[in-house]
Amino acid sequence: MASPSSTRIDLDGNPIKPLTICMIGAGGFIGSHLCEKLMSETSHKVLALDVYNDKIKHLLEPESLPWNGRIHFHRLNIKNDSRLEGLIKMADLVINLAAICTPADYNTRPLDTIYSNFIDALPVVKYCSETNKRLIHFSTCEVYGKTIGSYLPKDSPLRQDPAYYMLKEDVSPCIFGSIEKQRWSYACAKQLIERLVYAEGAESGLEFTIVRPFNWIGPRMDFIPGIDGPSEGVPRVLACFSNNLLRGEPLKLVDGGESQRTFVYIKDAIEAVLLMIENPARANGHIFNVGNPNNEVTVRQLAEMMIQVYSKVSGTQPPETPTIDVSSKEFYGEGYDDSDKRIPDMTIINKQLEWNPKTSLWDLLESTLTYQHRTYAEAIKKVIAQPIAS
Ligand SMILES: NC(=O)c1ccc[n+]([C@@H]2O[C@H](COP(=O)([O-])OP(=O)(O)OC[C@H]3O[C@@H](n4cnc5c(N)ncnc54)[C@H](O)[C@@H]3O)[C@@H](O)[C@H]2O)c1
Ligand SMILES: O=C(O)[C@H]1O[C@H](OP(=O)(O)OP(=O)(O)OC[C@H]2O[C@@H](n3ccc(=O)[nH]c3=O)[C@H](O)[C@@H]2O)[C@H](O)[C@@H](O)[C@@H]1O
Repeated sequence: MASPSSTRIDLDGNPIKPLTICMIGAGGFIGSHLCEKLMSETSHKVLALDVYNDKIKHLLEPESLPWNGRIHFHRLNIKNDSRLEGLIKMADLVINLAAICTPADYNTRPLDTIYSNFIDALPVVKYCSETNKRLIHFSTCEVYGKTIGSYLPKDSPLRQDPAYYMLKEDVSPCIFGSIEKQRWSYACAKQLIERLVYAEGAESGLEFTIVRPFNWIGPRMDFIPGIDGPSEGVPRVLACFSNNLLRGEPLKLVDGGESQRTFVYIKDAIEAVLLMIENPARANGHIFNVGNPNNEVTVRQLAEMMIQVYSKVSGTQPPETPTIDVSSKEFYGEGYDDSDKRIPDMTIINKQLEWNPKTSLWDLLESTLTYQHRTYAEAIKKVIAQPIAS
């Protein structure tokens, strides 16, 4: 680990001056890892804004921590807090991570999803533009929607041609389902805020970078239902499957688990974000895919691998019935739809930031499931042992 006191050098050999970063949504999964990285390896200061701080508590207390004074938490909701503008003014750089970003919400709370991902982000873009602050805005790979190939006949050989599935920032179209498929409320809101940020860059000179994460996973992602989140809550797939494994239940495969995803280890992805922070001349004006094209699996294959890895790290036997199929309507309700396949093209991030992911899916699952087991297994045992109230 590099010492925060040693001078950091950018990709062009220039020294990097310490920044004050206003990080909105700093208390979430990505924010917590980014704060950790900034505190342990750089001299940058963080104004950490969020409604919650449970995932960054270890960075805030006790006061004897080596980065004491470089991270300050501000508990606020950006929907309705006048302190936002002042905090943005105090910063050199703004990073906006705040969002509703769990698919179970997109079709059941579409209004909250659209407000959170578009309306609530508007003042952030406006203040950055008005006060000439650089903005790194977190979008999503979901803006690509479905692949062109998904509309070809199942047996078409063109489906094997990357031109029909590879997702490129400057070329690929955004393909969403019909309006009653409310799953796309999130992707559509994210697309519109991307267009707004881009237009502010073109018309008002806003210095911006847009990040499109492709399924970043690792410790502290979402919550385990009934332990550190609502019992009936539905987190993203890593936490859903972790919860099933911890409880010894079958893993639920939505619509047969045929959808494909590429998963990248959060720690690899955070390296890419740090490069963006510290190389503005190379990152400004760009949209970056950040993912690991080598880690592609179907959701069924992910489940099978997680079952194997969990058995290894926990020393327990896999459940007797390892997986069960459920329909998307049963699991998510009316209006769900899915991205069929997500492989990031890496040309732009390779060229601009010389970044490549390192960690294989097996290795990242091994470290993540070791964390899940250590963090939650005892708590789950206690909950299971409790008599059910009659
Ligand atoms: N994790 C991924 O792989 C992934 C993939 C694609 C896109 N993204 C995007 O990255 C960003 C961060 O994702 P994450 O996985 O860390 O999610 P997360 O839910 O863990 O973090 C989001 C944080 O924003 C906070 N927040 C939401 N609304 C707020 C508000 N009104 N005021 C203050 N704070 C608010 C939440 O409390 C939460 O701590 C999101 O914009 C998401 O759309 C993430
Ligand atoms: O992480 C990302 O890059 C983006 O994708 C996610 O979308 P998605 O990948 O569909 O979300 P997951 O909940 O992780 O689901 C992945 C797949 O697993 C399936 N799934 C999920 C949960 C489960 O228990 N079983 C199951 O089969 C889903 O139907 C879907 O096909 C979310 O939209 C965002 O967090 C983010 O923008």
